[in-house]
Amino acid sequence: MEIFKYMEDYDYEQLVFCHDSVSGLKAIIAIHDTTLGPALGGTRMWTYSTEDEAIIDALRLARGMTYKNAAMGLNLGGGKTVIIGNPKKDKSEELFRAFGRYVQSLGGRYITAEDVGITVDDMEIVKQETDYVVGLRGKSGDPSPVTAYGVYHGMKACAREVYGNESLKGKVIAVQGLGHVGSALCKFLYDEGARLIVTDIFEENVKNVVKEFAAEYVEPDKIYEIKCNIFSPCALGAVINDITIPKLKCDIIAGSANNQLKEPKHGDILMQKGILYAPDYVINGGGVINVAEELTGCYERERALAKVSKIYDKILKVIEISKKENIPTYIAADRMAEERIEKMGKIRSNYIRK
Ligand SMILES: NC(=O)C1=CN([C@@H]2O[C@H](COP(=O)(O)OP(=O)(O)OC[C@H]3O[C@@H](n4cnc5c(N)ncnc54)[C@H](O)[C@@H]3O)[C@@H](O)[C@H]2O)C=CC1
Ligand SMILES: O=C(O)CCC(=O)C(=O)O
Repeated sequence: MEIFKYMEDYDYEQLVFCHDSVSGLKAIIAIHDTTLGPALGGTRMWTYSTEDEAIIDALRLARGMTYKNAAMGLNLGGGKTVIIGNPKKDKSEELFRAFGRYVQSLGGRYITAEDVGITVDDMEIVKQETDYVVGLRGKSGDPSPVTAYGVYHGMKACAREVYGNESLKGKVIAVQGLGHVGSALCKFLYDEGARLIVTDIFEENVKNVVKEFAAEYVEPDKIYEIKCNIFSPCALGAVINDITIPKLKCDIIAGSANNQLKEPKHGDILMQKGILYAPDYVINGGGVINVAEELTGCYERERALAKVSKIYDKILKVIEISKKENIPTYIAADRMAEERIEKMGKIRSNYIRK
């Protein structure tokens, strides 16, 4: 792939390739934009089929973090890491320590945390080599339950828009991916009286959710065609695409997965079909709000949750812009984030003697 062309097209700052022969580490740290502050974004460990696929994932996820951090009102830029490997087989102390040393070498330009395939335990090892890691034990911990809390509030805002009432009681919700976020989300939905239809590629994850939350299981490729009120993608990205859109029978798409739209045009098609799409980086910003609280030096769960519940208002704001300007919600969200980056960028360019 033409890496510099891609970086130029989307205005990336830095791409770091990290290799260590002792541990077998192959990691890519992408820093998209640091106008608002140091780049913060989690680390994903995944079995990519090609190196290009891993590079593209790191770049797309990093850019998403720039928009997410801006939309969440944080003074943070956007970055992300991918580690190429199987999270079930390839983890070791040396791998995460080698990675931690690369994060440290960036001197605080990039701060890392958990993402798919990574746990708090892994980040505890990374911490041995770097000061620039959040989501730690005894501090903010695993961001996933808080991400789920934000998704839950965002879903309620969508329900208010579509059904005139924010209650999710009796609503049929199809959840794709029952990992850290998806399973926590199912608990909020079950407690409110929603009917859950779920799927995952790991049987163990399915078993727990089906048992605890009276959920119905469907095969992974069947989840798109479920007739439901809300489809909630909580696995990987690009699941809203040319193949899946014709199958969808939902009123709302609201889930935690990053980069849900395969291409921007898919957001346009959803609007034409009358499906309300809650932009991924707005509805799933709870995790980053939570880990960013750790940077204040005195993490308080209640304060973090209060901020995260405001995702409800942010989703309503995006819907308002979308209706007023007659544009898809993903563009409305981009405008909201870009406006903040531009204004803050200008304000912060004023000279102040330190
Ligand atoms: N953990 C967090 O706080 C945040 C997570 N996200 C995003 O939310 C999504 C889920 O994150 P986590 O729950 O942390 O990851 P996770 O790794 O704990 O869970 C992902 C789940 O998706 C399942 N999965 C993968 N491919 C699938 C498929 N084709 N069909 C059905 N299930 C499939 C996996 O088996 C796994 O159980 C990711 O896209 C992540 O980037 C976004 C913001 C914060
Ligand atoms: O929630 C996290 O783990 C940190 C932020 C992040 O990587 C994300 O929101 O995707």
